[in-house]
Amino acid sequence: MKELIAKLPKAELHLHIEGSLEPELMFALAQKNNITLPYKTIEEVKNAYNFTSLQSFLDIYYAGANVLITESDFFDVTWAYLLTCKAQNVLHVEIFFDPQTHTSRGIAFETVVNGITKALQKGEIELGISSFLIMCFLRHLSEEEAFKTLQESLLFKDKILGVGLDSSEVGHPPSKFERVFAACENVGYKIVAHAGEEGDSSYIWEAINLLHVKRIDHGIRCDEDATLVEFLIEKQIPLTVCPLSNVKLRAVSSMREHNIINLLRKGVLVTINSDDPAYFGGYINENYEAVANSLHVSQEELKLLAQNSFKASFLSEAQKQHFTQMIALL
Ligand SMILES: Nc1ncnc2[nH]cnc12
Ligand SMILES: [Zn+2]
Repeated sequence: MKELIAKLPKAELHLHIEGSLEPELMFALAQKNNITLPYKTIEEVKNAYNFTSLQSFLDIYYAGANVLITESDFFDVTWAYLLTCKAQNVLHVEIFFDPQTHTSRGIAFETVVNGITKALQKGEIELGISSFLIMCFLRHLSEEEAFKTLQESLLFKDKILGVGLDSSEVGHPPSKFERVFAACENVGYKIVAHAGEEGDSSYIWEAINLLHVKRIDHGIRCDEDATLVEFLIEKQIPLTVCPLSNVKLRAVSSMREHNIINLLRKGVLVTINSDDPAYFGGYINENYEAVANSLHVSQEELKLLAQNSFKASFLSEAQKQHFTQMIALL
């Protein structure tokens, strides 16, 4: 299984670049930028990564992102992630970044986008990894702040393919951002949103009906509503599922209880992703392995999951076909 997972060509569609900041790089950047971290050693950092909920993670994740100051910092974190992608046979990535996490600290939007984009361009040339960039609005902030971020992003529209919605879900439903996403759609951004991670299935319906998402990030609570599951199957709306994240943040009680393979067998277009790999103990291959080890997955199902990752991407139909056939021939 491990061997098959390693050699499968894969796409990653749910990855927060700030969540790929490994403790070693966090310490190096903190030292360079003269920032005091609430930890003395890497061991202490790792011990702090003991989460009980999404919010308990987000508090630590936003604090970690404080070490990212200059364009080269954003380049370094992105480049480190791409090197891991190369090592794990990830051929295409669609990565999230949270501009407000940085602009609220006085870091220019331009610094963030340019650092990430330069690494993505180098990744395409030197590693052969294609990529798209998706900016997320922080849903715990206001509609007005999201509109301001949308406005700022327009200068960099050639570098940003889409918009998403992340951060604290419960209490901040998609409806809060209906008007912002309508404006995003108008300017041609592709739309995705985190929904049904901790929030109930109504958050998924709202993301579909009010925000017009092309895919749902997480979406694991869809199975509370049989009509919704039928709808996802009929419309082939993809779910970007993050198994290790769901267990670490206690959205599911254990990997054996995870519904990803049940959903796959019903015909839902599910994909496997790493979310915030530096915090949750694994990149994409470790997520595939955790699912394979706990849920009796066949080799054909693993291949289907990898094919789904390309089908659910924003690549062209011809590129999707190319990758799915490549996997079929393995
Ligand atoms: N799993 C997650 N859910 C919501 N917001 C996030 N930001 C980073 N990771 C996230
Ligand atoms: Zn996420």
